[in-house]
Amino acid sequence: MKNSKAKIGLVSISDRASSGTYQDKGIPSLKEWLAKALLSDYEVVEKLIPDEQQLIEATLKELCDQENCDLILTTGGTGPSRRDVTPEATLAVATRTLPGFGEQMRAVSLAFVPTAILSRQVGVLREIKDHAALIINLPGQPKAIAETLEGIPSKGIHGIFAAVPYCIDLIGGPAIETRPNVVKAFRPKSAPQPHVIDAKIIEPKEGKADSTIIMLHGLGSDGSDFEHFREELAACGAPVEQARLILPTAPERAIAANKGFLMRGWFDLLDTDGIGASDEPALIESARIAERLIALEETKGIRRDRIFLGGFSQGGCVALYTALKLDRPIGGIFCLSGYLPIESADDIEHVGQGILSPIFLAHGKEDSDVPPVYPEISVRELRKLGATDLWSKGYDGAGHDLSIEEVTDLSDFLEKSLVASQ
Ligand SMILES: Nc1ncnc2c1ncn2[C@@H]1O[C@H](COP(=O)(O)OP(=O)(O)OP(=O)(O)O)[C@@H](O)[C@H]1O
Ligand SMILES: Nc1nc2c(c(=O)[nH]1)N[C@H]1C(S)=C(S)[C@@H](COP(=O)(O)O)O[C@H]1N2
Repeated sequence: MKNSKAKIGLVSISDRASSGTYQDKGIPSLKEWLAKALLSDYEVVEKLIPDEQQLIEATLKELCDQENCDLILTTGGTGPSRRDVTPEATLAVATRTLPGFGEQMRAVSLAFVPTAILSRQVGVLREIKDHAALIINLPGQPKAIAETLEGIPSKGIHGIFAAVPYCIDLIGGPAIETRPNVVKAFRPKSAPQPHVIDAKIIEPKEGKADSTIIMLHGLGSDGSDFEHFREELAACGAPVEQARLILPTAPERAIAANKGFLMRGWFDLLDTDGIGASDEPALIESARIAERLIALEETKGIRRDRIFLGGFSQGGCVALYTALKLDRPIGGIFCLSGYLPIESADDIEHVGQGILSPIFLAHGKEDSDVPPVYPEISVRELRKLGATDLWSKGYDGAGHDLSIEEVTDLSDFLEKSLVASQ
């Protein structure tokens, strides 16, 4: 049965760590790396065992056959010492080998240590009825984990993890998405790409996309709401003819402030009043969707400083909230007739570098759905949270909709970033 999220077995193989002679650093290093690199959901199963071939074989079988792991990473026991038997155990449970993994890991490691050639590490598949797992041996040195998985992209040396998500696709496992700044998962263009959420994708009329605008709709609406947005922005002077427009549709959820009626929304409004009266788990989930859409664009080759995230009303709230969650800035974040859905900056424990993205807030001064004081409070709180490139404006006579002046100012905002990033 296919797992809905990746299940990853982590096996640290060390006589001394398993007997308590020293503290195991294998599992913590593997977990730390996965947390840094993976964007999609996953769960791990951990094992710390001595260098005993029978036990290693039994552990690998259990992780694949009973635990249903899609990927199993081992660390340790790949060298030439008598007790190093991890490759033998791995080959004993394999149905087929993938020699490229061992070859590439030794090639990557040679850039770090001349003794890389001493590692006999292998990559294999274990295929049983209705399930398969990719098993990869990593060296025992804790630092070797990040080294082999990540490689040195700046020097054109690919880490092996770049090939892991596609391999898992091919053996029937769930889609694994990565943070492209850590490791860029490669999937051939012809292969199905990971499905993040239902979204309408509008490519440029001609030629390749050179930038991306992700636009989140308001409460009760859907992805088709901003179908003509690129043309509207272009008509106001934004150089967005070559932009890809991504229009995701939010899932349906009961909206408490609307008597619990089911509506398409990015988060529940617990009350009609109160800037922070939003359902935080849903906000976090929606911000993660935005983050994954951004990462996929980056993987497709769009530079991060040419990716924009914006939204109208509730969609604008999510765009601003995502600014706090992103680990790196993007080309720009805009919020139209929305606000930052938090009570106070003091409640936020960790703010990512996404806050340093250029931010644009626009609101109608006659907006009766979102009181104009909300965006004003939001600007103050965003500044407290570290935003410096922040531009906000209220529009006379405008309500809870988009005025031509707003679209013109947004076009200027986009143009500034697009010209700067050329
Ligand atoms: N699980 C671990 N935790 C911390 N350090 C480790 C771990 N495994 C290996 N190391 C370090 O990496 C070195 C090389 O790893 P290797 O797998 O060859 O271990 P080893 O020398 O065979 O000993 P052992 O199996 O007892 O860890 C070790 O000598 C140790 O310094
Ligand atoms: N990336 C990387 N690969 C590496 C190393 C390392 O420090 N970094 N150590 C090497 C050494 S010294 C040995 S002996 C072999 C086998 O290590 P293991 O027995 O710990 O698996 O991996 C090699 N591969």
